[in-house]
Amino acid sequence: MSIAVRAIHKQFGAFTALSDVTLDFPDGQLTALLGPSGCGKTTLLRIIAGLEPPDSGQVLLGGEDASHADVRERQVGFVFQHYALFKHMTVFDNVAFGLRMKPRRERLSEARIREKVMELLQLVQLDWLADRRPAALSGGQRQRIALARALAVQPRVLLLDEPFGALDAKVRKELRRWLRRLHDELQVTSIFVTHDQEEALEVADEVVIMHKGRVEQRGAPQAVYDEPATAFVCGFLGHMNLFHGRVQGGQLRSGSMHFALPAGQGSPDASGTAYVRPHEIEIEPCEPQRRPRHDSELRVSLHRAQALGPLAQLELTREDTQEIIEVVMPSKEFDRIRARGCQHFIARPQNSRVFLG
Ligand SMILES: Nc1ncnc2c1ncn2[C@@H]1O[C@H](COP(=O)(O)OP(=O)(O)OP(=O)(O)O)[C@@H](O)[C@H]1O
Repeated sequence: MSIAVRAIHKQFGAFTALSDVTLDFPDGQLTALLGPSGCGKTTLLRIIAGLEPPDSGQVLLGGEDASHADVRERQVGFVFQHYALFKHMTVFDNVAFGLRMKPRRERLSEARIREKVMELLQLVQLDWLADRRPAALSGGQRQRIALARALAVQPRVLLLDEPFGALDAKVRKELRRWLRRLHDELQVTSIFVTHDQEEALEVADEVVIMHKGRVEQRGAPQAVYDEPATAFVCGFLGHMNLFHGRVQGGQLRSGSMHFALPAGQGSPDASGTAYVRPHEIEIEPCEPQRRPRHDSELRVSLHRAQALGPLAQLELTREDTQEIIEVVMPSKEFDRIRARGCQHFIARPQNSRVFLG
């Protein structure tokens, strides 16, 4: 079922948590809400769920106005970061809980509940833990049980608030792949809150990037990564080298470097920043005396290098401003440079995104 929010506004006292948020979450898609702490992700999720009323705006579920429907009527499933399973109940009873709490006329027979719970436990691949209590599960297993419990009542939509936030990096990575596969199988419209950009880009069909209660950009992960619409998105997604400068002669000038401006922009003397990803800078060893031939080149010297598996990370000092830039290259390529004892390089950004102001 599709979810949509229209012109949502939410104020906590004098603080604006959400400002004019309008979004569509298409049927069957997994969307990540991504943004720094405090940007309003959880508040938006709670408003969609019906746990928090907006000050103004609408929530549409399956195209129908659900703004005044209560939590039960909305039929959403939740999984939160610290979702406490009932400690005194077995895994089986935890998953069965929602089914057993249904009004008598909607409730399934105990035999049918048993069948359904076992199906769900198989789906999250933990049927062998049915008789354990939550204390005897790992963090990752608990989150999978929490998901099975949320799915038990056949939610029309699934809302996940940092479901893997408290887990260590390795388990987190396994669980996000697992969640992607599970979603492909079930195709329940799902919204996933995270502040981890890698997680959002890897798992989601679409990402929505939020900042200070507003939507900065939305789109497919690759599209948002390749074409960030704002300086905030650019700086937020992946590591970037920043070249601060001013507009001069129709270009952004940063130290001895020039960057082309975006089409149609560039009032004289405006300030701006060129963003360049570490793997988008090419370096070539050079003699200590050689000057750059073009103003799209920069002289740098090696400050520090670290090879981690297939990639080497280099910190290089700009000789014009003494600032550090970071370059990532294949370790094999770096080994050749190291073998020659090179300390000075010409650096050429291959791709840059310039934002003014
Ligand atoms: N009940 C409340 N009363 C007052 N302020 C609140 C309340 N709930 C949230 N806020 C504030 O609204 C802002 C947005 O909170 P929200 O939990 O939506 O952020 P978030 O993006 O989910 O952050 P995080 O990633 O840290 O969970 C925060 O500054 C928070 O302090």
